[in-house]
Amino acid sequence: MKISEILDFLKDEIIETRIEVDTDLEIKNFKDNSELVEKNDVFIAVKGFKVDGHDFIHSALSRGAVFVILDNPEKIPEDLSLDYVLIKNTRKVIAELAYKNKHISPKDFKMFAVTGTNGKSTVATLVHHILQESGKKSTLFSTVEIMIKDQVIEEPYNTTPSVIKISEILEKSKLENVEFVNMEVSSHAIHQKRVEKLEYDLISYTNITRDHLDYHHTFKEYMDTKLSLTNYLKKNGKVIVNIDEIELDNFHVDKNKIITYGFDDKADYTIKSINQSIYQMNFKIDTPEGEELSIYSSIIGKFNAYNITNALIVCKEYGLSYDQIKHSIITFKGVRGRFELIPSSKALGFSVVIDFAHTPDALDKVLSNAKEIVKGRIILVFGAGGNADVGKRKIMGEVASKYSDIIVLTTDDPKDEDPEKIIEQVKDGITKERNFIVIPERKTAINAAINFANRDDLVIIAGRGHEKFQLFSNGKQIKFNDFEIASECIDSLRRSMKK
Ligand SMILES: CC(=O)N[C@H]1[C@@H](OP(=O)(O)OP(=O)(O)OC[C@H]2O[C@@H](n3ccc(=O)[nH]c3=O)[C@H](O)[C@@H]2O)O[C@H](CO)[C@@H](O)[C@@H]1O[C@H](C)C(=O)N[C@@H](C)C(=O)N[C@H](CCC(=O)O)C(=O)O
Ligand SMILES: Nc1ncnc2c1ncn2[C@@H]1O[C@H](COP(=O)(O)OP(=O)(O)OP(=O)(O)O)[C@@H](O)[C@H]1O
Repeated sequence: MKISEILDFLKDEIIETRIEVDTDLEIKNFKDNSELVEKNDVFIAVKGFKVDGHDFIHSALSRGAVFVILDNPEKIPEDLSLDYVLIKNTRKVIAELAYKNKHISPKDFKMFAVTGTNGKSTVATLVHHILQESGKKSTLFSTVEIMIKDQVIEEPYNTTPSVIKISEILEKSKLENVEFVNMEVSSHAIHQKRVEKLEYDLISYTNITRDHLDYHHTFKEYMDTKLSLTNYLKKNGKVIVNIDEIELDNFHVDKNKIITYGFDDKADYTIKSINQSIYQMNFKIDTPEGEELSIYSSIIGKFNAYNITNALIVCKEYGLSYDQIKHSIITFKGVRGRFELIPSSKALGFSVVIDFAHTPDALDKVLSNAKEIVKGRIILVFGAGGNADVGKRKIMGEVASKYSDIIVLTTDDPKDEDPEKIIEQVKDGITKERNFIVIPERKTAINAAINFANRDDLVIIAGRGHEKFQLFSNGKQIKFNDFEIASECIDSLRRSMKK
């Protein structure tokens, strides 16, 4: 994009301009992070929740920014001759500028968004998997990874990345002739307009239960934010809803645009007859065409029957056949850290799984399902994350007490909070007096739980899923992956048993 085109595009927003460089110059990229600025980029200064991008103008210029777009006149540095465009609101223009510069339009792709408190990664990843297995070219934005076709592009920091990052990935996707884009959309992303200018063919709602009340303040605010994603639906787009979890009256879209699923026999796709072990699951779906589909999968649980049905509807709407979809579901191995079984535990006669449940509802779903299928006891290792919804901690303690035979309460990611204090808040909800132990150091907690296990027991290590670092105050990070740590504990137990 030429500087003259940028100025023309911004003309209704501009308050003041000082541009001395040649306006015929082609700029490279727009960046809202000074650390990522390269020569001939344009830096857009945004006031954030933590810091103010305006404070990094010097740094952006020293890295080669050709000029700066800003919205705070008081932050124009006086000590340098700066080329800048002062506009009314920088956040408002980022998306359009970024997509214009990359020549991307929402119409370039068939776009699917999944939102909800739990299940987003599983649904988005499964849709990506089914499309790829069916020979379609697909891109995935998930909490765990961003993938273009079968290549992992990066492990993202956010569930839904920034507008600039999305534009970069869409540009790459276009070059790779990708047709389908599947995206997890968090409530933060909707509120912060990270999905601005995108238009979706399909939007799914898995469930809306308590989370992120630190950010959204009330449940209604959280729910309304999630529901407002339908403002980004294409004209002929459809909304897919789990009607066991969310009442249809909440949606302000034409009812004939909604496709429903659930155990409820009023759903368009009705789930029934689940049979499962810890390794596999079979269930049936009655389709709107009157067919009865038999689904086999290696991911288990009633909640995953929901996730699978949700993904099946997306792929059916995209024109795949039920047979194609069913075959691809069989080969889906699940998402890292979501009820992920550690294979080496099998040799000890019990099972150890890593799960990302970090909300009361997810914990309830995972534990209640486990209770139905496990012959032995449920031994739960968990804690609660810091810098997040404080109110959910006690409820998670209550849920843990309801289903677990042994609870090992430990540290999750305390971030800037005192780990001991978080433990106390979770403990408030724990009603068990026996078979409950607090071990703050997570590795020791995991090791203890594995050593408590007997034949047929199930150890569930919940809360951190795929994550690779444990986060402490002042940005301190410690390498810590639950799967790796639990595997080491299992190996050491096996070695000690051989002696
Ligand atoms: C509170 C919050 O959500 N913040 C998000 C928001 O940051 P922000 O715009 O407020 O940015 P900021 O860090 O204050 O910085 C302001 C500006 O200065 C710039 N800057 C900053 C430092 C510097 O050296 N140079 C520089 O230019 C930044 O790039 C930014 O443009 O926008 C950023 C870009 O999209 C996000 O990365 C960032 O996520 C933070 C890290 C975060 O923790 N977010 C969580 C709460 C979140 O969004 N979580 C959801 C998942 C929830 C779930 O499903 O469980 C998610 O989508 O990830
Ligand atoms: N449909 C569902 N309903 C309730 N709980 C679920 C559902 N699907 C998965 N879970 C639970 O939630 C955890 C997280 O699953 P998943 O990563 O798919 O959700 P998510 O919405 O993407 O979460 P996040 O955005 O925090 O990554 C799982 O490990 C499981 O415990």
